[in-house]
Amino acid sequence: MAEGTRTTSFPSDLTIRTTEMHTGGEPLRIIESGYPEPRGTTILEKRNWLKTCADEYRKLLMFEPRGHYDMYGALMVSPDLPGADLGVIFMHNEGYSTMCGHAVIALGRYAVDRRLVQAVSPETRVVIQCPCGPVTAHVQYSQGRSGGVRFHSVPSYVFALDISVKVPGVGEVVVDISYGGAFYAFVPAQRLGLDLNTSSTSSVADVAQRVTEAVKSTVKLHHPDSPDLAFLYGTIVTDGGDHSLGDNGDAPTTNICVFADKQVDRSPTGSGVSARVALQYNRRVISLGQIRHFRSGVTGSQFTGSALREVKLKGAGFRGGDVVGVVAEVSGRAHYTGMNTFTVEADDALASGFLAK
Ligand SMILES: O=C(O)[C@H]1NCC[C@@H]1O
Repeated sequence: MAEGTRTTSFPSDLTIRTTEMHTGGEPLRIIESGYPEPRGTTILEKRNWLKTCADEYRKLLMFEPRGHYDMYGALMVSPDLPGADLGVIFMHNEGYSTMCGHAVIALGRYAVDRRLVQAVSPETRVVIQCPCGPVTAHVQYSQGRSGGVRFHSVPSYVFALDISVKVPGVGEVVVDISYGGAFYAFVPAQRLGLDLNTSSTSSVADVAQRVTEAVKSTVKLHHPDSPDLAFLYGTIVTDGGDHSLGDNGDAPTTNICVFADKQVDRSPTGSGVSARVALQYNRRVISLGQIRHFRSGVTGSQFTGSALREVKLKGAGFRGGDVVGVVAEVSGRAHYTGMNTFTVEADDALASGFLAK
């Protein structure tokens, strides 16, 4: 392609403004203006509209040169659920996810600081409609400052335990599948010949992506609310903490989440922690109210997670059976890193973005 050929249909006066945050090291690009307004009545319709009609905007903000392989974004939309303070559609290197805990932690603070809700001490409640459903964030607020956030997601539940899949280069591997607003496969690192203390992040990402593909081709997922929620988002490689508390019950359990197109979460993964809480409760590793610490194997950042109460879920199980899930509480901290104003020049041949990894 000749340098200088116009390749996209972005308006010449396009200006997109964002606020940048991170939660436990995982970036969040909050899109504030300049992005197309998604059409549709429900949040899932809006997500589908963005997928089919405005995906070049996702690539513009997530891909290089404005983003990078592991960039994550949030577009605020008007909610369609009564009682929700805001709606949000998440985006990443491959498309649009259904739930994102690290983003909820950041957006909770953001909503309080930008007065999208009325700030109340000592904690402000913010109801965020995510594609998976309503998620309630409780944001610490005192002396004019927002702080840590705990959130309650949609019910988390185990979809299937001990499923055997054939992973190229590894062989037969037994995984669990659990839902925390998004479906993940969970597997202890040891079963993959990895060690979260010594293996490189790129080798974990490589093998985890192969696990994701193997599970996708072996297991058909379904979700009682919508087929749009029924897909495997990624694989979370653990230190084995879903099976036992380990020698020191209070020590954090470490994981690395590899989602979308081999994207690596820098945080412990809020939706993954919700799903791990359901898994550990199901395996009787934790009891109701027991707080566990979850550590990112990439940055060492930590979230806490606990199961608050049981919930019965009709038709959510592997063979369409009813399951008992839990409402999980996850907590963590987010920080601001800056603000951006993005523009596109008419003769920029790379305006539609690229990924170098
Ligand atoms: O914290 C989370 O739930 C998210 N972080 C990136 C991948 C997940 O969507």
